[in-house]
Amino acid sequence: RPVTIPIKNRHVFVTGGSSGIGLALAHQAASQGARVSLLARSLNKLQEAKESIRRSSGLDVSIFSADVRDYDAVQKAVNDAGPIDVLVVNQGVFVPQELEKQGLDEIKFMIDVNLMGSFNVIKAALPLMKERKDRLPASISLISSQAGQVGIYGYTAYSASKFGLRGLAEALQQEVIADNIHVSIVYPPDTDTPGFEKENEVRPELTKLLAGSSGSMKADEVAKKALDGIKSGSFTVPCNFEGHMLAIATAGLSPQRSFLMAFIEVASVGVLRLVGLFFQWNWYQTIENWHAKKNSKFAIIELSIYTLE
Ligand SMILES: NC(=O)C1=CN([C@@H]2O[C@H](COP(=O)(O)OP(=O)(O)OC[C@H]3O[C@@H](n4cnc5c(N)ncnc54)[C@H](OP(=O)(O)O)[C@@H]3O)[C@@H](O)[C@H]2O)C=CC1
Ligand SMILES: CCCCCCCCCCCCCCCC(=O)[C@@H](N)CO
Repeated sequence: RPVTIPIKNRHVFVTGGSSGIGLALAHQAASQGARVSLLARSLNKLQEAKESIRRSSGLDVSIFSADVRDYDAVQKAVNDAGPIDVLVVNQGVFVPQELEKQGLDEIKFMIDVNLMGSFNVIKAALPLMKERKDRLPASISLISSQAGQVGIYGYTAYSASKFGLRGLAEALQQEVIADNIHVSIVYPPDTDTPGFEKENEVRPELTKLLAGSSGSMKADEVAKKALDGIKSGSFTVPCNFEGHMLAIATAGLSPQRSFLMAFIEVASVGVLRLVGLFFQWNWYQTIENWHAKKNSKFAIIELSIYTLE
């Protein structure tokens, strides 16, 4: 059933709120009258974020320096911040590389921050969320990725961490619905953020080529989609046109509170499976061509060495 989650005068707690999508969302929530708290590791970045929100909205946000991998530190921050009405679990790290080349330490880093870190944050925040006095609808939202809806070259560990969030979100929604808590999962495409800029320095060419199937967005645009999705209690929150197609093609057994969207899903899932297969066809062709080009480059180098000799 439809629901609206008010954010004015309510406590919005954003992890990874000192940069990119989280920071943009914090700005928007503050300007809509929410009381905002931010959690991230670097105190410097948190202070800059606090200052920039003060400058743009005149409002004071609370900041908490903690690593989501450290449960005790997260619990302390959440208890100091006070009961949360809208929890935005947004922290994330992404280092794309072929599995064969990627170290287990980097794989574990992504799973720990993106997936285990989300468990830590939710476990720490849930008891006080359930005890909130006003009984108004509350929200727990998770920032996944389109790479959490479909596996993409270079993202074995990252996709695994983001697909994991979906299982967490679907099961959790059944557990917290009786407490009037609504779970959302947001699936952004490539988004222009400091984290993305860093990712681009190491991104394999094929990752770039395949991820380019979905247009890229600005952090502000993604934050707006996310906040609108949260406020309307939508479970699945796509961010762009490709995202809407992906949401239908991968609807699975996710809950759906809009009768209109449910109808659109049922009517178009078949044809979108076909569209999805065309994308896969195209991606595997891109991969094949890339290997052929690489091999022919080697052949040319070998030939020139041979000629020189
Ligand atoms: N940008 C993109 O292309 C896309 C991003 N996403 C997802 O959106 C979310 C935000 O991404 P984006 O805005 O680009 O990221 P940024 O790298 O710009 O910001 C990441 C934020 O998370 C914090 N953070 C990172 N690690 C930890 C940690 N261990 N504990 C606590 N906080 C941490 C960072 O602060 P600090 O380093 O100080 O801890 C920072 O505030 C991520 O979950 C990402 O996977 C999804 C799709 C596309
Ligand atoms: C049924 C039809 C579907 C058609 C659309 C398919 C498009 C899929 C593109 C996936 C792009 C993944 C980007 C990941 C971004 C990200 O998370 C990184 N920047 C790291 O944060």
